[in-house]
Amino acid sequence: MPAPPCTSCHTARAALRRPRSGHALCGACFCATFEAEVLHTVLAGRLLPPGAVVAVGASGGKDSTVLAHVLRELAPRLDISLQLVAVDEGIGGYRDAALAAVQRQAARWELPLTVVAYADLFGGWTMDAVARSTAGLGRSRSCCTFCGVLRRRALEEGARLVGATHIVTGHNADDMAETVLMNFLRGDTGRLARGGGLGSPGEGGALPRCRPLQFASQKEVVLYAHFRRLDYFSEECVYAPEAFRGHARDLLKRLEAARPSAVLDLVHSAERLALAPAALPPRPGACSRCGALASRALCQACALLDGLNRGRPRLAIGKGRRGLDEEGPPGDRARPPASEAIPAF
Ligand SMILES: Nc1ncnc2c1ncn2[C@@H]1O[C@H](COP(=O)(O)OP(=O)(O)OP(=O)(O)O)[C@@H](O)[C@H]1O
Repeated sequence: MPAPPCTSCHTARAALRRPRSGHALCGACFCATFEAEVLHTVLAGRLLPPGAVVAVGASGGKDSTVLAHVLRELAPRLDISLQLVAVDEGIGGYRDAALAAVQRQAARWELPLTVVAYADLFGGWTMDAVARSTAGLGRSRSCCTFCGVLRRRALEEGARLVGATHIVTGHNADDMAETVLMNFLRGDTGRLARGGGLGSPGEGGALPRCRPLQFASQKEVVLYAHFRRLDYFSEECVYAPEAFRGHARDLLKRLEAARPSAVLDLVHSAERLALAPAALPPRPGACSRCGALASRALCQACALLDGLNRGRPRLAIGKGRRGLDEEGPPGDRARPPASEAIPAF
């Protein structure tokens, strides 16, 4: 049976059915709609003001590849300029190949690229060295804890290096919903209080961060990359954890099968969540070493590096176990194969 006509242009044949709305669209109309929706997210949330110098956290993976491509399309309308910033965590056999993808993207799209390396920023520590040092702490899980905290710091440093005024990352709606669900299941009111909204406004001198793909489903991110023929790196990190996040992902998949809007509804719920005053976490202070926001004497990055340098990584993780496990915004985890979402027609 031939594919139905595109419900937008009514001329081309539809190439996909949008997973949530069910609309049948051709590839060109789908991509235009996807870009318009990201534009709406940025404008409605006032995420990137005119004149912003935007550092795109570029991992070479599908999400940041799509984000960089879409923002490049939208840059003239938004009046922003883009810088790709890639973090080399020092993960042999993984990050090198991902960085090669980022280098190809930068060359093809004529975007400036800066690579910052953990080894240079963190006194010689690479993730491979951290992994050796933390072996026995529940390898993959503690690796991802370290990596998430250090990457956040590294991205901030890279963005400052290129004179960026804002940082964007490629977290999508599925990433966000998993995080919200995990925070609920762990009763982590501190993260719930910080986890909604489209990013952080740049407290404590940090650059403002946002996630323009926060309302885009993972399937549609993959579809966009497919129709725009984007070249990205899709292998899983060698330290990808067998983490709690996997349970949240499985649960969400089942919920989504029963109620297709479950992922977005969860993201919106977290955005609008208001905690009772008694449940609000204490206002963070400044890290006594680097001045970054910290809820203890040292911020998470300085505490982890301190533990590593003293040969006692367990201390840094153990002290704040609840606070540091599977840290921060979504990331650092096993992914389903991207091919799952290739068009139906
Ligand atoms: N090594 C890195 N260098 C720069 N930015 C990164 C790096 N790793 C992750 N990021 C940023 O953090 C976002 C979320 O990272 P995560 O590890 O969850 O990967 P992901 O959801 O698979 O995204 P992607 O498909 O872009 O790799 C990425 O989209 C990217 O913007």
